Amino acid sequence: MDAEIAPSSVAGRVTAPPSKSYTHRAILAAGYGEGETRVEAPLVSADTRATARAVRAFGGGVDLDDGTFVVRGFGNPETPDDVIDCGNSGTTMRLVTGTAALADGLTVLTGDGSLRSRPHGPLLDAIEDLEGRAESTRDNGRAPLVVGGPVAGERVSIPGDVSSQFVTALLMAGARTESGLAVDLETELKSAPYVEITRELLADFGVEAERTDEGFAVAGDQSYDPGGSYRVPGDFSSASYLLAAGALAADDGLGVEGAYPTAQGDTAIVDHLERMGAALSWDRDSGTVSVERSDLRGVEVDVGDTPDLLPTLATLGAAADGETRIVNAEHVRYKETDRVSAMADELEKMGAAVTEHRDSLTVHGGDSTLRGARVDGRGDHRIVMALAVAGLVADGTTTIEGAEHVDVSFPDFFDALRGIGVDVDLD
Ligand SMILES: O=C(O)C1=C[C@@H](OP(=O)(O)O)[C@@H](O)[C@H](O)C1
Ligand SMILES: C=C(OP(=O)(O)O)C(=O)O
Repeated sequence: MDAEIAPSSVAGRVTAPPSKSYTHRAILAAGYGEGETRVEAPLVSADTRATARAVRAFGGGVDLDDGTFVVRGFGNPETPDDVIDCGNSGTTMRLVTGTAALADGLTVLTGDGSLRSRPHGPLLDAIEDLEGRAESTRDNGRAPLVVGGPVAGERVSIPGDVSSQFVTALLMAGARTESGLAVDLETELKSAPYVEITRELLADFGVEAERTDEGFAVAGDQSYDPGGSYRVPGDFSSASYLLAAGALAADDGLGVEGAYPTAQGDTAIVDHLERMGAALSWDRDSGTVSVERSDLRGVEVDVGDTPDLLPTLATLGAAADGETRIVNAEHVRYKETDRVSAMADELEKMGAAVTEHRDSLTVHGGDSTLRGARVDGRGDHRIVMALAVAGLVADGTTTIEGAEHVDVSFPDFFDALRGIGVDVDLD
């Protein structure tokens, strides 16, 4: 599907969708439980449905009841009857690999072409170090994966610079081992706030995981029990597109709701926009960020903790005056697509001047006025959404190919844009 975006101004109020990261974790945590849990206000999207499929495959139940996921826990995972298809979702594949390492038999995990190109090697090595079985069928650290357990052992070490999801997987599964698990980091942890999201959610499910001098640790034999229900907060990564749209095109202001403080690192978008010169205020009690169109200037932003903000920041940089340097970004290349190179190439098609390095992206804004073009969403929801925001301030119409991929994290994205006044044509 193509999305055609005409230059538009935005106004009014819009609600950020529920958090993808919390929804995945809540469905799986409820799966690790014994009884029934209502996961309220969840994100219902292609990726979170993949985690629901996995919970069913391990012997649990997941039903959607009037916008609530009702999850029946599997407790200890059964060996699945069939292959688990994780679709496009890295979070599902990594977190569920941890679950498979608790089962007696073998689990086979696969996904779409993008997911089968992403790295899982360090997690597979960790499971083998713990006496589980974890193999890549092609012996290249990529899916399809074959994983079995039960794992044994109390301590494992893992590099931190590929994906924080490996640590999340080990902590969530580690709480269900007999001995518990210490996860030592061999290198600095990228995307670290996502492990804080994990710890925050685990605490709500009555499971304790702690930071240690070497990394993290979780005691064994813990029960997952949120007391019947868990409510998912709003998603700041998704909110970043709406806030960027407001900073670029809300002449009379835009209110983005559902933005409550949580452990999400991507709340940093509020600070980045302020540093770029956006007129913005965040009422944390009502969960509303108000933003209005402002003349933006380029800044340097470190995305070591917040890889998912790179596409949004690249678009903002292209519309800002001066240079925006997005640094500490190598891990952003291991996502649904190589987002450093994707944003460089696609923004260049729109007339921006962009310099790409292995670990950073520099966008030279100002003189290079964006112009409408046909651009490729690269089968990646965040590239599609960031380019749609660029289209608001481009000269002429921007056509984004593969617009349907917003289904991964923000299925109502184009309806949300229409609701705030954007001229969108989908076909
Ligand atoms: O744990 C999570 O929910 C996520 C962790 C991050 O990935 P990495 O830890 O692989 O950087 C992030 O990019 C992804 O969108 C969601
Ligand atoms: C990288 C992402 O998710 P995942 O790793 O779950 O595919 C994302 O949503 O940007």
